[in-house]
Amino acid sequence: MLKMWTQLGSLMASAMFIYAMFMRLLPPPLQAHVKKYTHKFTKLVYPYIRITFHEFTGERLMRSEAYTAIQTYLSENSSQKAARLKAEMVKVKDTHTPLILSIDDNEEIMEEFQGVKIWWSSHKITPKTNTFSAYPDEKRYYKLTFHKRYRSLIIEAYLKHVLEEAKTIEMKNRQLKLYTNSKTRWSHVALDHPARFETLAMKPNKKEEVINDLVKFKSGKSYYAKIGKAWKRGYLLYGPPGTGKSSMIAAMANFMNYDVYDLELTAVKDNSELRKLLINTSSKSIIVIEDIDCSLDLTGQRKKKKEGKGSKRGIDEDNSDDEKGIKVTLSGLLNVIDGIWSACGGERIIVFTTNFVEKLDPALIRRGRMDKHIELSYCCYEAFKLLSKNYLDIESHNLFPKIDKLLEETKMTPADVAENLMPKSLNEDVDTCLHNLIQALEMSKEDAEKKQSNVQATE
Ligand SMILES: Nc1ncnc2c1ncn2[C@@H]1O[C@H](COP(=O)(O)OP(=O)(O)OP(=O)(O)O)[C@@H](O)[C@H]1O
Ligand SMILES: [Mg+2]
Repeated sequence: MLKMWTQLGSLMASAMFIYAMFMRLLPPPLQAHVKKYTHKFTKLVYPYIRITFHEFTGERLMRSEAYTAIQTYLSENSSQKAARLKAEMVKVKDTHTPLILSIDDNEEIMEEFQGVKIWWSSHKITPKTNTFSAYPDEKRYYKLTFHKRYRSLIIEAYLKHVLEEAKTIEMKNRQLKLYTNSKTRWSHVALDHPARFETLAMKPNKKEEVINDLVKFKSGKSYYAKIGKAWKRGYLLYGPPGTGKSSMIAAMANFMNYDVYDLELTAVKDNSELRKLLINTSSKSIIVIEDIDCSLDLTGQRKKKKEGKGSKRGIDEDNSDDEKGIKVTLSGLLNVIDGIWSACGGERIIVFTTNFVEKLDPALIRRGRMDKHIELSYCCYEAFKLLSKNYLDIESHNLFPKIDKLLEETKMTPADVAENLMPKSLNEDVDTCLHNLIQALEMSKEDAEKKQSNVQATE
């Protein structure tokens, strides 16, 4: 087989050589004629159509989006099919430098689309002249070859499929961003939070419920359009400090592949600034307002908060905040959530967190605004088992029943359980860590009992 190809190759080369010699002998007007007829002849005997996609196009030699999309598509598909690959580190914004594998120059791959064979090849032209140019000298392009019988299938369906696939791959591989606000602007850093639903300790059925809700939301574009509702969903995460509210937001972002906009309401001057900020969020994102009870005065405890936690300034609802002219109001926030959001694109999640759900204004958390209320609570036995699996790599131990009993008798947050489980030095083994936790649980139980008896004594 190889011999046959070699023979065919040398035959073609000889034919090309003779053709070139012959053309040289002809006067220029005749050359044009011969070229025209050769072209017609090859069209007759060669039933394939070729489309080229150049890397740089247009007068200003912009990098072609189609070329980039094909590169992405082929790098995902070609790594399994091509014999010769080219590896490059591609510098993406925000320090993300993934290794991209693409088909090497002059390499060809074949794939099938709806039973039709398609060939992709990658080419490079190196110009002979050495003139200075701001753009790379080498010109690269991809060539797509297919039988002319399938012209409409390839042009209408296959190319659309390639571009859509490329978009999906890009979304999957993209670097998530964490945006924070200052004045009316968002600035961002790379979001690399390790929290995943698999590492989040909570009741398994509750976790499943949240995951299902998110999956339903993600695939709900046409459903939301059908029912005439903006494609957004509000979650209220509530529970004591250290129960995993912020961790759950990071897990949601990783699971959904969404950017996070961490909206610090206390840094927003007024309702119109708030509106601008929210309009400037992109779709496929989670907008987070942490400690909502501290950011808006819903509780009448603004003064206390201010004294207790300097950074968590309260904001008056009646626009009469005495310092720095802060004027974000509850009604302003609600108007933006209900109004602007519905009008400007979809696939957005808004998450409020609070430690004091009972203090929130019912208007803020009614269904439709905050569609799902998720309670994150003290560590239960199932949550502990997940933590011990993650932190100590164990799924059972003879101390587990004792811990189970203690967890029922006393309240400890997952953050505290995790901290006690974590080995503090190289020579702390599993037993020591579990004993540390038991000790902490017993102390917490004693404290709670003492507090209880003090209360009873004062009554
Ligand atoms: N449910 C949990 N599962 C796994 N780890 C947890 C959980 N809850 C807390 N942790 C651990 O405790 C740390 C603090 O948790 P996190 O910041 O998510 O709490 P929070 O509920 O947001 O608290 P706060 O109300 O103070 O903001 C996390 O970094 C994580 O390591
Ligand atoms: Mg938090």
